[in-house]
Amino acid sequence: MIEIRNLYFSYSNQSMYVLNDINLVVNRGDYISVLGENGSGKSTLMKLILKMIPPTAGNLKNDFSRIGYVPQLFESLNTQFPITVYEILDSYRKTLKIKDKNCIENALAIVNMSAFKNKLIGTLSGGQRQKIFIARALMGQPDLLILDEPSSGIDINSQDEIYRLIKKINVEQEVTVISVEHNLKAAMDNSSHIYHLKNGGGHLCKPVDYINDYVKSSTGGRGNVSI
Ligand SMILES: Nc1ncnc2c1ncn2[C@@H]1O[C@H](COP(=O)(O)OP(=O)(O)OP(=O)(O)O)[C@@H](O)[C@H]1O
Repeated sequence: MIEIRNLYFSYSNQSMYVLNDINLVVNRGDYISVLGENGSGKSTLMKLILKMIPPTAGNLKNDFSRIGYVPQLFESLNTQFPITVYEILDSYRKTLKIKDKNCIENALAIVNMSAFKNKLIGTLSGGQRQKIFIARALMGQPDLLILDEPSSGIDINSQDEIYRLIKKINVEQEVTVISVEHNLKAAMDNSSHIYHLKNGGGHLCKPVDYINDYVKSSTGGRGNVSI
């Protein structure tokens, strides 16, 4: 469980709070999509949950013991570097100090990428690469998986496959998911909850309630819009 109470955060060189009185509870098994405009603080909130930065004020309790993180695809690697899928995963295995090399095969099997283990990463499509980075995040058998815009830069067909996979990991592997999203449809289709960041504050709701509010605000209350 993650329990965030009255959390405030500002970067040290800034007087304004990026996050202003945030309250959020993430329960085991949740699939939470974090939505918000550019600069609303989504990545900052993830950094706080990952304990990369401390809150300026307030409390953040996180009792997930193993956290897997999937960064944005373009941040993930230099695709020109001649390294195979297996070599990437084996190097991460060593970083995690996992002795059993079977963790590589197991993670590749979950993302249906076993046949690609000896391929150079630079020869894979965006969707295939993303599956490898999800496999990497699964190697430590996480109880919480945090993803940063998992479908950005990926073609539309592969996006569906990526979300089916994340949902499968959430349901079948019982891994709690927090995903920073710009993909509204994927957030609506897959999440148990939406966390909407706006003007420094946050609001947790069910996808259906988020859509109802979205429709109301888009139509000035007339409630009739297609998205
Ligand atoms: N290291 C930093 N130092 C100072 N300000 C920062 C730093 N990182 C982010 N910010 C500022 O904090 C605010 C929130 O940034 P953040 O990256 O968390 O937003 P975001 O919602 O993830 O944006 P995007 O959707 O564009 O990725 C922005 O105004 C940004 O300029």
